[in-house]
Amino acid sequence: MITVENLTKRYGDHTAVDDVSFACTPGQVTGFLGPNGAGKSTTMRIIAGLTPATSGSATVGGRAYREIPNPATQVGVLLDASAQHAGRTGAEILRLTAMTLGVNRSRVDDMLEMVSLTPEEANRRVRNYSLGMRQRLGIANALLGDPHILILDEPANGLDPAGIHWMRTLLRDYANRGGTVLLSSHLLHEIEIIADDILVIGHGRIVAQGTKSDLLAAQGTRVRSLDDAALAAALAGAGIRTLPATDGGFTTEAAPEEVGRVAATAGIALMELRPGDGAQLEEMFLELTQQTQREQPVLQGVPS
Ligand SMILES: Nc1ncnc2c1ncn2[C@@H]1O[C@H](COP(=O)(O)OP(=O)(O)OP(=O)(O)O)[C@@H](O)[C@H]1O
Repeated sequence: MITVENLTKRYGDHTAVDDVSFACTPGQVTGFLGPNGAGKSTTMRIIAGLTPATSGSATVGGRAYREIPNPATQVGVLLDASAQHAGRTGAEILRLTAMTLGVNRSRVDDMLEMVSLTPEEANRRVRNYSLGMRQRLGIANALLGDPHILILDEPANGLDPAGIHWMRTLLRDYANRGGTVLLSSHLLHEIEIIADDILVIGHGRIVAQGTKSDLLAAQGTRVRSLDDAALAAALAGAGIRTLPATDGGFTTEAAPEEVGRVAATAGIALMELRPGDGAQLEEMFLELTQQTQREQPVLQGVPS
C-alpha cells in the first residue's frame, strides 16, 4: 500500500506538488498520468525518500521510505532508467544490486529472464543499450529484492507497442500476486493499456482519480451539430460546460437527452449525439497538455 496525504512540494515560489492525496492498493496497477512538468516525478521522488516534502506525508507499507530497513526488499524503485553505470554490463549491475541486498545471485538470471533480456544482451555494456533495454534492466533491478511494492517513473518510455504489452503482462501478474504498483506516464494510451486505477495530475494537483473502468466509462455526451458555436452558447446559457473535441464538435458533462433538448429549443440540427465513451478523460487530458504547452516559453530566433 502506498499512501500519500496532503503532499505539497514547493521550489521557491513554484508549487510543483500541491496538496496531493491518493492511495495505491495491493493487487492493482495504479497509473499516474500527467503532462510534462505536472509533478509526477517529484511526487514519486518524495515517496521514494529522495526529495523532502514541504508538507504532508507519503508512506509505503505504512512507513516513510527512509524508515524501512533494507528498503529495496520492500519497495522496488525505477526513477531514471538512464541513471545506470554505462560502463558496466546489465548482468554486472544486477549482480552488484544482488550483493548489496543480500539476495541469491541465481535471482539475477531469473530477473533477466523475466524482463526478456537474453544472456548476450545481459553481457553487453549498458552504454550500448537502447532506451527500451535500459527500461527492462531497470525493472529487473527494481524487482531483484522481491519487493511487494513497485514505483516506476515512465517505465514504458522507449518501449515499442509489443514492449508495452509485455510490461502490461508483467505488471498484471505482479499485481495478481498481491503486489502494489504505481507507474507514471505522460501518455494516456500507455496508462489505458497498463493501469487498473488512474490518477490524473495537472499543475501539481490531482484533477481526476478512480478505476480505469469508471473513468473510461460512458460519461457525459459527445455532440456535433451544424452550428457548434451556437450550440455551445445555448448549452452555456443552460449552465452546461463544453470541452472542444479533437475531431470536431465537443464533449459535455450533461446527459444526451439534456443536450438534445437544449439543441431542439435553440433550433440547432445535430449531426452526432452519443454517450462520451471516456472521451471526457481524453479531452480533459488534452486540455491539460495544451495548457502546459501554452505555458512553455516560445523559442525565438531558432534557425529553421
Ligand atoms: N529540483 C527542482 N528545482 C526546481 N523546480 C523543480 C525541481 N524539480 C522539479 N521542478 C519543477 O517542478 C515541476 C514538476 O516537475 P516533475 O519533474 O515532477 O514533473 P513530471 O510530471 O514528472 O514531468 P515529466 O513528465 O516531464 O517528467 C516542474 O515545473 C519542474 O520544473
